[in-house]
Amino acid sequence: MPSATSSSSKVSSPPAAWRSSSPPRAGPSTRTPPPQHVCAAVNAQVTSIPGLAPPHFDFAEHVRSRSYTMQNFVFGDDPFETAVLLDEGVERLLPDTFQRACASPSCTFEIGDAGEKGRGMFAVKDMPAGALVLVEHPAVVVPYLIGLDVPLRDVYAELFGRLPPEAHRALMGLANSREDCDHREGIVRTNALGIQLDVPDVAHPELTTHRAVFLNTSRCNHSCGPNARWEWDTASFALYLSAVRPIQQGEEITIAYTACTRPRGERHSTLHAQYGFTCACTYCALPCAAASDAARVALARFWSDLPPFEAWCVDGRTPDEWLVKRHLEALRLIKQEGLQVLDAERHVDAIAMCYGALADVEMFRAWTERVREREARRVWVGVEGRERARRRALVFAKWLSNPASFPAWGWRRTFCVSKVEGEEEGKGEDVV
Ligand SMILES: C[S@@+](CC[C@H](N)C(=O)[O-])C[C@H]1O[C@@H](n2cnc3c(N)ncnc32)[C@H](O)[C@@H]1O
Repeated sequence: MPSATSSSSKVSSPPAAWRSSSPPRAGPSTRTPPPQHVCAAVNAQVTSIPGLAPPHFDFAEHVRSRSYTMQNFVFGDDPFETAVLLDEGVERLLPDTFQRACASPSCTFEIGDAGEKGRGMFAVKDMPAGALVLVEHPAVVVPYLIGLDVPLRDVYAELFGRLPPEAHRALMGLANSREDCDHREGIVRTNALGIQLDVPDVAHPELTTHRAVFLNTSRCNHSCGPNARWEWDTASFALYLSAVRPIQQGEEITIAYTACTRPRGERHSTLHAQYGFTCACTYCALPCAAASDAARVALARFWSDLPPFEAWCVDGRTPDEWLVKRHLEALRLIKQEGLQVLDAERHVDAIAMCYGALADVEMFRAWTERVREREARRVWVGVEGRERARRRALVFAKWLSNPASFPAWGWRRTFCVSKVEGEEEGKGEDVV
């Protein structure tokens, strides 16, 4: 495990300043905002994405006020470099040095032919759920919204040109599904994953979202039931790709480009509009969408429809097994739809809690053991994550050896208000 104190330098060559001005570097008064129809289109796009939009976003003002820096990030003794275009305000708030990323496991994948999807990433060995597939720094990072009035083609040409020749070649070899823009911009738009650079500037939420292109992870195709998930860690400026269910040797490794709990038609519209392809994943190849759509919508609403755990503990009108059955049903739907990428683990946690509240020692131990095994396999991103995992492991060990130390132990037995005889007979039994 690398030490948390080893660090990487942010700049490998002098940064260039890019200002949203014409000519470059002129003062704010000379800046020309893009034409009104462009501003209106960007404003509409931004305000349609809840996580992105500040209350009164105005792209013309954004262009007038932003300045950018272009530089290369290097990572300790790793020869890899990332070419970044960053808003100067964001860049100032990033750490001066990055923590060393976890070592990437060797020989987990290869890039190969994925048929009509083009190239894809394939497992070269069996991997259990939770296994780390890959740790990777991005090749390029750009803000999601670039408020420059110089052509993007010039910006991308300079940014790509900052990479060492081999990385540059690999980047230029990535897929490009966009015919509506310059080739380099097409590569970014086809391959970028949306990352958040955690900048504590609540007045400008639009500034934190960035596009990051990776030489390997960007080869992952989309699936509506993906077998892998990725997490971004700003502290190490790296992406962690891990299995969400067991992956077999030779199986394609897939991620989700869009929310998979929406019905098939909506997923297809989004994928088409944003990425320009029609999904050819195994889930979309199934002839009938209705049952799958219903299952996905039910999973999307599961947690908001569920009464709080504490309410079930005191509610004598629902049978003891009611809440456990709801979670077991959710786990069944998750397996059916291949949606382990949703927080399937939360259901296992919840079932362990239910058995704790029912003071059922055997079942509480069985389900808590499942939680413990899963956590032991899981990849924890960042120093804080690993520390939290260490503390949680201690807590599980305590609960397993002494179930009564579980904080909600026997709550349902202690606090449940018994059903008044004859009142609302059978209520809750038909819920599952
Ligand atoms: C990020 S790239 C993935 C790697 C790419 N297949 C390659 O050859 O490098 C995204 C592109 O892959 C293709 N793709 C990804 N997932 C797909 C899917 N589920 N169905 C069809 N095409 C897909 C589309 O052409 C999409 O624009």
